[in-house]
Amino acid sequence: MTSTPPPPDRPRPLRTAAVIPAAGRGIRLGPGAPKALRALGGTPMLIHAVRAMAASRAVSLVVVVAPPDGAPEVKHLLDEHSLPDHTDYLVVPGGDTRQESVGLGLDALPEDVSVVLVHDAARPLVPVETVDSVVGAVRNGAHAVVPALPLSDTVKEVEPAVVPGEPEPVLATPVRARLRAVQTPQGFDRDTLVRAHAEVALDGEGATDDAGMVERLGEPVVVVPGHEEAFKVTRPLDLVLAEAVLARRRAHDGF
Ligand SMILES: Nc1ccn([C@@H]2O[C@H](COP(=O)(O)OP(=O)(O)OP(=O)(O)O)[C@@H](O)[C@H]2O)c(=O)n1
Ligand SMILES: C[C@](O)(CO)[C@H](O)COP(=O)(O)O
Repeated sequence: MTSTPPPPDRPRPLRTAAVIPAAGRGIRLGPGAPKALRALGGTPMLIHAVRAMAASRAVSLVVVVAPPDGAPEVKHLLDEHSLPDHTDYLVVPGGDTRQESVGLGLDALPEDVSVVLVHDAARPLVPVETVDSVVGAVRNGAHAVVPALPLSDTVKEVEPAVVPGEPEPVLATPVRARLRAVQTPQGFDRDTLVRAHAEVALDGEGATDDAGMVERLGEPVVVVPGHEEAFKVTRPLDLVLAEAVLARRRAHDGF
């Protein structure tokens, strides 16, 4: 007996998943639990980031990449916090670098996912409008999309000091109007991102974002407007700002 082939014009499913790398230590934030598990407004930063992704009706799966020995704790956290139920949740253990952690998240994606967002757990307050505009740009045909903002500071390229604190010679001043500060979620068609992670070797240099790996493949990457509340919690002052933004939102929403 022969099986019936699928109709040729059936559209490819466009299931969108968000991979959240959350396996970092948070060294720059100072001593304490892994950064993604530290509290913001009394709730772990990771839960804010998961809710921010699941707030988009487009996102039907969230893959959390947990600290290497923290997957059971993260599963427990997801179970005990209320999360939108139009979304499925998976937890996988992460690796030693962000790049490795994202790769492990990609490995866990089911076959029917064709659009992938990669979102730092360390950007807990990204608004849903930013998530939706990244997803929309990928669904409209872009292979790689990054939200970004113009810079307020002038940037200098320098020869980094060998001894920290020594004066550093300036090599160039890039034209600021052409520069953008890149945020997450970054959005990709799945094949492009998987290929970038499989083929781009960074020779110990490390990739600081996923779109940069796609650029190295020679594929186009486009920028959409980011949001000032999508900032990354990296240093202690960022946490102060995040608490203030959250308090303002809660006062506005009346809870
Ligand atoms: N091995 C790693 C390192 C980082 N990340 C994640 O990548 C995101 C961006 O990283 P960053 O803000 O630099 O976090 P940390 O690596 O934790 O920070 P630090 O460099 O200060 O230790 C974070 O959500 C972090 O949890 C990860 O999943 N796996
Ligand atoms: C991915 C990223 O958030 C884009 O700005 C950033 O590059 C991560 O850098 P980190 O310093 O390793 O967190």
